[in-house]
Amino acid sequence: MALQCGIVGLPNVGKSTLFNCLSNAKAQAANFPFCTIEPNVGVITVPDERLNKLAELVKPQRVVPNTIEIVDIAGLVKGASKGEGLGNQFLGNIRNTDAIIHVLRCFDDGNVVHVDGSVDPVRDKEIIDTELQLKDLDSVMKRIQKVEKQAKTGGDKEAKRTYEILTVVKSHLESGKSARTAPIEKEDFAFIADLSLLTVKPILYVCNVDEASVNAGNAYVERVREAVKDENAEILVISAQIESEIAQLDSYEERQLFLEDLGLNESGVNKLIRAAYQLLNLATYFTAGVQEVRAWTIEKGFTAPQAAGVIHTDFEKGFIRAEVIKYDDFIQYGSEAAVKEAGKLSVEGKSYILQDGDIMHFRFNV
Ligand SMILES: Nc1ncnc2c1ncn2[C@@H]1O[C@H](COP(=O)(O)OP(=O)(O)OP(=O)(O)O)[C@@H](O)[C@H]1O
Ligand SMILES: [Mg+2]
Repeated sequence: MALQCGIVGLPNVGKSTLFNCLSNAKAQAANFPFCTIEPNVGVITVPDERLNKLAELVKPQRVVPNTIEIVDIAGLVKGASKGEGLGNQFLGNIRNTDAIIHVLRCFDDGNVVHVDGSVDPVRDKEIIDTELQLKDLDSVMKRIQKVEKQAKTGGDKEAKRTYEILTVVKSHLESGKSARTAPIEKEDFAFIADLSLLTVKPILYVCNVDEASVNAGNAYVERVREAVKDENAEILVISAQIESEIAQLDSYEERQLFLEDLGLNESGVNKLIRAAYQLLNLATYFTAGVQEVRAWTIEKGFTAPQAAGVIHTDFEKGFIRAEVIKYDDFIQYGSEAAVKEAGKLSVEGKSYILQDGDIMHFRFNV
């Protein structure tokens, strides 16, 4: 299950710079707009302190962390929804992603070109939002045309409901808002899921700042905060420039020292990866054997057989039961055997819903 986060924003705001820090890749990042055309895809590991702690106890041959995919997408400009600046292609790249990281330029630097001539992250955000919303409006109108007749004539309840929901989403988009905040019930989004609307995708904002602003932020960041306060979206303050300097340091110790000097306890990249993982609505469970201690990615709310299916479809089909150890218990008792001894291992059936951090052992037959 390789879920994807797309990095989106205007040209030349630092998307590829950030992508390279995230993925250790060498995508071209340079001081001119439209440096990126083809999307860069990187597989990145999700840092998880729990995995390291488990590995210390079990001492396995191999430790395998979770991964997600990050896609560095070309910069969008005004008119993208009408095809401007290869807009259709770039919007198509966004459509394939599961969540959006929207990078906003919040640094002054006369040497770095801004496509609109001045630094104004709120205006920039609105430019991108508008293009995505216009594209979505297109999709919604087309769908409305398709279902309208059916909804208004026959007794097709589903078509009626879909039509109602589409109408609400349409006027929401027309008022300059994104579909994710449309005033419909959570379960109503299922009726429009197959449209893969761009503005339904969960979003987080990265304010790309200069070195002096990594801790306290700056006036640009404050304006972004104010502008998105009703969106219930996370804002991360990161300096892509500093992150790339950190990424060039060889050892863990050097990187820690550099971070300490800046008054940070963690790199922006780490924070961003964790936030992206949250954004995708994912949870983690572990398997802990002497061969391999491993983190597995599931969607929140997965049942035990569904979670087993992530390892192998046979595990799901032939699922018998699951043995579950809570992470804290494993750490407290130090081994599976000791956990068992203490009576803290529970045996669960098909309806068990996994909790983030569960350590699982599946019993199945094929
Ligand atoms: N926080 C920052 N402070 C100063 N300069 C920065 C910062 N972040 C990025 N830059 C510089 O901005 C320029 C553009 O960066 P980058 O190529 O990553 O942008 P992009 O968003 O990927 O652009 P495009 O849409 O053209 O692909 C680079 O010269 C980079 O070094
Ligand atoms: Mg780029």
